[in-house]
Amino acid sequence: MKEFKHFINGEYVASASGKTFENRCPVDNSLIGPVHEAGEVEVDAAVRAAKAALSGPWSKLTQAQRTEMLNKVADRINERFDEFLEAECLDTGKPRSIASHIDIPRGAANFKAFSETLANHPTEGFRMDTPDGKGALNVGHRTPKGVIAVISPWNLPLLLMTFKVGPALACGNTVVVKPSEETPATTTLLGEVMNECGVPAGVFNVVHGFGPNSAGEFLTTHPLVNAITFTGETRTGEAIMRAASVGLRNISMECGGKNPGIVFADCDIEKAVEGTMRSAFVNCGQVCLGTERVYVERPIFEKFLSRMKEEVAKLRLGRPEDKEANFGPLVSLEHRDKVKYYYDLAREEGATIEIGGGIPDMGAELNDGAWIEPTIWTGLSDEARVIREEIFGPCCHIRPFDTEEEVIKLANDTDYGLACAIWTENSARAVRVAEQMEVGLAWVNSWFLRDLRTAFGGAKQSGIGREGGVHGLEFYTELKNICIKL
Ligand SMILES: NC(=O)c1ccc[n+]([C@@H]2O[C@H](COP(=O)([O-])OP(=O)(O)OC[C@H]3O[C@@H](n4cnc5c(N)ncnc54)[C@H](O)[C@@H]3O)[C@@H](O)[C@H]2O)c1
Ligand SMILES: O=C/C=C/C=C(\O)C(=O)O
Repeated sequence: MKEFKHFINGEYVASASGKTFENRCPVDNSLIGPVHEAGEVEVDAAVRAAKAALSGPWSKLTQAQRTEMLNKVADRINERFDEFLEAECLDTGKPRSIASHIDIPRGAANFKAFSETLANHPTEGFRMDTPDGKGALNVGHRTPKGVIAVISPWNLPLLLMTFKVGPALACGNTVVVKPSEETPATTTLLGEVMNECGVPAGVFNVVHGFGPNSAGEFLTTHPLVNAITFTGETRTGEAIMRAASVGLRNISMECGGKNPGIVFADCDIEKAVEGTMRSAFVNCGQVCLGTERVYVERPIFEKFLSRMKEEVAKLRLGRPEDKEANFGPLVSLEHRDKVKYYYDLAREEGATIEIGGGIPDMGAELNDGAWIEPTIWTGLSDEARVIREEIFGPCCHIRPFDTEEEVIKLANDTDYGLACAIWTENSARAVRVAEQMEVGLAWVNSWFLRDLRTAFGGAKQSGIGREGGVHGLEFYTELKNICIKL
């Protein structure tokens, strides 16, 4: 049986209290092993280790040396690919075919991309005139922000955690990570990799536990934490902002979504079906960028809906190691209760259930797992809660529209503003619509196509700030202006 300890100052440590909680696999609810729950003592030790490491050997490395070290981390993740894959699939239940294409490769890439971005980023400089005619030079100088708290969710555990740890370390900070209580494994394993690659003790720390009155709260309220980067639900983001307000600490927030897909009649319908299928159902619908509201131009509505139903019927539910399976369980029984609640609510709110809508019979071996049917609804009102609230499950509502103006209004009629996907072969229309969408990420004829040099983040209640590429620099560094009188 596995056991998940904290990783503090380069060593795996148990909780002084002896308190643990269970990590279970959502495929069949089997026990993976106990996870140590951090109390204030462990969180304090981790933050102090991170603080001390800021002035240790880590701070003496040149940027090139840091880059080399982080490239090694990426290479080592790839060398230990199968272990990361196994750990991620046990924690989440997701098919290996998905984790081996998305989660683990991106976990490695996140360490390479940001070092390279940083290495190629110019420094700001302004020459100014002065009354004595001699002038002055202003030069921007960036220093690490300090100790960064990283609070991450369970849906793409390694990918989303390293999307923050990569740039944080590339900028010379130290981190304390609090992974989701549902998915402690890959973050814990990363500690070993850090040691193997010579990352100094205290630079990367991990504490396990829950949010309120547990590791999450203890970490975000710790006065020695200089900034907090968070991915998770909008309501959790609000609690973390309140914690960060004490001491005026900076935050970066990547939160929930209720993302629209917009399918115009002039699209390549097979491309649109393939992309919408992925955006609604990959990772069992547990992707913040996923499409839960699909708007289809009326002339192709029936055809699109029937093609989607055909494709949903072909999804293969199964264990991670099943090579034919492309659809796993939800992350936990608790999350399944939430998604099932919305499935029942959809019925009450008058939805037509086009396909799915329930809990599948997976047979005796798997019936204790967190399985749920992929589901398509039609016929809901635009005011239905199922249309307005983030479900984070494998489901979408498909609704016809008649005009471009109408669909822009419908798509934007939400508190969220993370992403959208627009399907049309008319590029002028694509750009016109994309420019009017109130989102941080607009995809045209694609979805979740990621260039790590680009800005990533959400509008409205989907987040605050942008990470990715040079944008992370604003958050992960302190920019000082040095004014030199000539
Ligand atoms: N915008 C994005 O990039 C993005 C990416 C992935 C997931 N998400 C969002 O994440 C959500 C699903 O993930 P989740 O259920 O793990 O989110 P969550 O908000 O429940 O938990 C996220 C993390 O916050 C911690 N936490 C909870 N309460 C806390 C508190 N009071 N103080 C400090 N930490 C606390 C949790 O333990 C966990 O580690 C969805 O809403 C999804 O849209 C957003
Ligand atoms: O579930 C949300 C997915 C987020 C993806 C990223 O943060 C990324 O691709 O960098």
